[in-house]
Amino acid sequence: MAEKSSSAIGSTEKGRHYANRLKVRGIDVMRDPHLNKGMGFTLKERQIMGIHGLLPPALLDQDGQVYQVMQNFHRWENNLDRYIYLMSLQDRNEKLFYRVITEHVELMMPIIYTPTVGLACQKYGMIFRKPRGLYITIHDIGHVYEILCNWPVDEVKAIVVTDGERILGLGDLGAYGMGIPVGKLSLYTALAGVQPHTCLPITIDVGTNNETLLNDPLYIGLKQKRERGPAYDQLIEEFMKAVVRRYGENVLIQFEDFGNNNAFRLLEKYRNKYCTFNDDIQGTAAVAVAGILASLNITKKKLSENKFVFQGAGEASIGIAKLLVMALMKSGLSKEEAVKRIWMVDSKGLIVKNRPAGGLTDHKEEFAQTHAPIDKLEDVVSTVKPTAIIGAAAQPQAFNEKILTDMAKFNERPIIFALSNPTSKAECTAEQAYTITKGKAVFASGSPFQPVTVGGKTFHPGQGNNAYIFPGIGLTAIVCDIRTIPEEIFLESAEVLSKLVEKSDLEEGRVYPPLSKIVEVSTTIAIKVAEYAYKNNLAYRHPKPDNLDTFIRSHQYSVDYQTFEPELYEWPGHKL
Ligand SMILES: NC(=O)C1=CN([C@@H]2O[C@H](COP(=O)(O)OP(=O)(O)OC[C@H]3O[C@@H](n4cnc5c(N)ncnc54)[C@H](OP(=O)(O)O)[C@@H]3O)[C@@H](O)[C@H]2O)C=CC1
Ligand SMILES: CC(=O)C(=O)O
Ligand SMILES: [Mg+2]
Repeated sequence: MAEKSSSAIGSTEKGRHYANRLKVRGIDVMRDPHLNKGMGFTLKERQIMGIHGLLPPALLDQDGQVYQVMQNFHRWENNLDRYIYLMSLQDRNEKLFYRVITEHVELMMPIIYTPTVGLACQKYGMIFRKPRGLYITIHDIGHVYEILCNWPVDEVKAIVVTDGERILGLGDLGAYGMGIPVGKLSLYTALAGVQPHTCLPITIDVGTNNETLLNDPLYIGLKQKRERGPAYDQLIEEFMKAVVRRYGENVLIQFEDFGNNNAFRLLEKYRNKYCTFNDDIQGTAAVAVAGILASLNITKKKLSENKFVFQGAGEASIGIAKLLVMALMKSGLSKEEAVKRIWMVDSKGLIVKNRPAGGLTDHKEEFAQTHAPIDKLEDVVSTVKPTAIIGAAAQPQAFNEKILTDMAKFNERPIIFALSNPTSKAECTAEQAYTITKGKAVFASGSPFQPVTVGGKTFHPGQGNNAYIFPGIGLTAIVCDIRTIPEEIFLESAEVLSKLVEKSDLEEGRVYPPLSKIVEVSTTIAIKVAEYAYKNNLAYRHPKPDNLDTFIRSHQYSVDYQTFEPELYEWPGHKL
C-alpha cells in the first residue's frame, strides 16, 4: 500500500490491517473510519472504489480538512460539545482525527483527556452516540472468550481496562467510566503512534454503588450494586486468560481507574504472569518521580536532601513513594534512610506506626513513621517542614494558604505537585501556588493550568500526568514483545523523561517538557525503554533490531491519508 511520508508521527506504516488487498467498496469505504478520507478521495480513487458521485465534486485535501475541523472546533461554546464533536470525528475519519490531535496537541489534550474526559464520563449516557470498546459484565462469567471473539479485530495489541470504580478523582462512575479507556487509548495512538486498530478499550461492569447512576434513566451499565465477592475475582481471572487465548501472551493489559481495594492486589497477582501494569500506581509514579528529578535542577538540591509529604496514601501516592524509594536507593541511601524521607497523610491523618486510628494496610505500613499521630495536613507540614508536597487524594484545596505560605517559608524553592484530577479536584490552582509563594513554587498539576504571571515573571506549570509515560512504554512493550513489565522500566522512563526537560523549560518553571513536544517525548521514551529492555533481556522480539530508533519509528502510525491504487482491488479471481 503506497503512503505519503510526511507524517507527524512516523512515516513507514504499511497498513498491515488492510494489508494489500481491500474487500470494501462503495459506500462502505466511506462508512469505515479506518479508510474514510471524506472529500480527500481523489477522482481516481472515487472511481476505483465505487464512490464516484457519492461525494461533492470538489477535492478537499487533508490540510483543508484539518482547517475545516478547527473552524468547527472553535465554533463550539463549551468543551463537552468539543469532546462530542471530536468523538464523532474519530468515528467518521480516524486519520483526520489523529492528525488534528497531534497537530494541536496542547489544545486537544484537555478535551479528549483530563479534565473534559471526566465531565464526559459523568454525562456518558447523555452524550452516548455510538458504542466504542467492549463491555464485559459480571453476568458474562463463563463466556468472556466468546465476547472477546465478537470484537471484529484479530490483531489486538493493547487493552486498557477499567471497572469504573475510581474514575479520576470523581469516584465510582460504573460503566460511564468507559470514557477513560477510550481516551487513554487515543493517547496511545496520538502520542506514541500505536496502530489504532490494535487498541481495545474494555469496561468490566460489575455494577456500581453510585446511587445517582442507579437512578439515572440514561445509565448505560448494569443497574445493580457492585459485586464484591469471589465472583469479581473469578471474572477478572477469566478475563485475563481469555485475553491471552484470543490475542496471545504479549498483548498489553493496562489497568486503569480501578478502586484502591482491587488495584494493588490485582497488580500483585498478575504483574509477573502477564504483560500488564497499573497506570495509576506505576505510570503515575514514573511521571511524578520524573518531575521531582527535574525539579532538582531548580532547587539545586540532591534528591537525598529532600523530605516529601504526601496528601493521600492510595494508588498514586503509594506508587510514587515506592518508586521514589528506588530512586533514593539508586542515589546511595539505604531503604531505611529512603523511607524516612517520606511522610504520608491519608483520610485518618499522618501515617505513623501503631496509629490509634488504624487503617494501615501493608502498603501504608511500609511508610509508617515513628512519630506521634497528627490529624491535619497543615500540622504535618509545619512539623515535618518538607521540601516537597505531593497531593493525590482528590481533596480540592487541600493545599491551603497556610500550607503554601509555610512551604515558601521553609524552602527557597518549594516543590508543590497538585496531581489530583480533574481540575476541580486539584489540591490548589497554579495561580494559588505561584501567587501565595510569591513565585517560589516549583509547581506541577495532574490537569492543565494556564501560565501565571507573578512579579513580572510568567510561570508555565507542568502537567504531571501519566500521559507522559504510558504511551511510550506501551508502544515498546508491543513492538519489542515484552512479556512482563518490571518496576525498573518505570524508573528508567522517569529518568529519561526528566532528562528531556531543557534549560529553557526550567527557566519558565516547567519540570516537564511542554505538551507541544509530548509526541516526540513519548517516542524517545519508547526508544530508551526498548534499549533498556534488550539490555536486560526483557524483550522477546529477536533478533534485536540493529537500530532501535528506526525500528520503533517504523512501527508508528501515520496520520497521513493512504493512497488507494487499483491493484488493491485486484487479486486472483477478482478483477475490477
Ligand atoms: N496526575 C496523574 O497522573 C494521576 C492523578 N491521579 C489522581 O490522584 C487522585 C487519587 O487517586 P488514587 O491514589 O488512585 O486514589 P485512591 O482511592 O487509591 O487513594 C486516595 C487516597 O486519598 C486519601 N484521602 C481521602 N480523603 C483524604 C483526606 N481528607 N485527607 C487525606 N487523604 C485523604 C485516601 O485515604 P484512605 O487510604 O484513608 O482512604 C487514599 O489514601 C485522583 O484525583 C486521581 O485522579 C491518579 C493517578 C494519576
Ligand atoms: C491521570 C489518571 O490516570 C488519573 O487521574 O486517574
Ligand atoms: Mg487513571
